[in-house]
Order: sequence, then C-alpha cells, then structure tokens
Amino acid sequence: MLKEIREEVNQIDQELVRLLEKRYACVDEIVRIKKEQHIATLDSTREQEVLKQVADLVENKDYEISIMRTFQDIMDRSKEYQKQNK
Ligand SMILES: O=C(O)C(=O)C[C@]1(C(=O)O)C=C[C@@H](O)C=C1
Repeated sequence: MLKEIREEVNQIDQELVRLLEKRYACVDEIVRIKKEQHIATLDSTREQEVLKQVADLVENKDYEISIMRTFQDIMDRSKEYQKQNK
C-alpha cells in the first residue's frame, strides 16, 4: 500500500522535474532579455499575477495555501538562480 502510493509519488516527481527543467529553460531566456534590457530580477507585479493564476487553478481549497507557498518558493529559487547567472 505505502509502496504503491510512493511509486505514484515517484511518477509525479518525475513529471515535476521535467516541468521544472522546462520552467528553468524559460527563466534562462528571461535572464538573457533582462540583462539585455537592464531590467531588475524582481518583478513583484508578475509574482502576484503568477500566484493569482495558481490560486484560480487549485481545485481543492485544502491544498491552496501550501501550493501557493510552493510557487512562491519556486519564484524565490528562480530569483536566486537568476542572480547567480546574470
Ligand atoms: O517573469 C519574470 O520577470 C521573471 O523573472 C520570472 C519570475 C518567475 O520565476 O516566475 C521570477 C522573478 C520575478 O520576480 C518574477 C517572476
């Protein structure tokens, strides 16, 4: 039982890694454009937009706060990555 659910979690994690890599590839492009146009890494308005979209997409409201925090973490790591790579 536990083993089966963990196998399902492993599958989901594989998809998440693939999607996160795709997201970071987009962030690489954002870094390039921001560098070229001298735009700051932080864009709070965009972050609010991302979080609003996430909140609208979450179907089970029990998960909402946790998922929104996860996305804030993703963007925090993205900013960290952007600063290291600009
Ligand atoms: O869209 C941008 O401008 C980004 O830099 C990407 C991103 C993100 O990871 O979603 C990261 C930092 C910004 O504060 C906003 C959003």
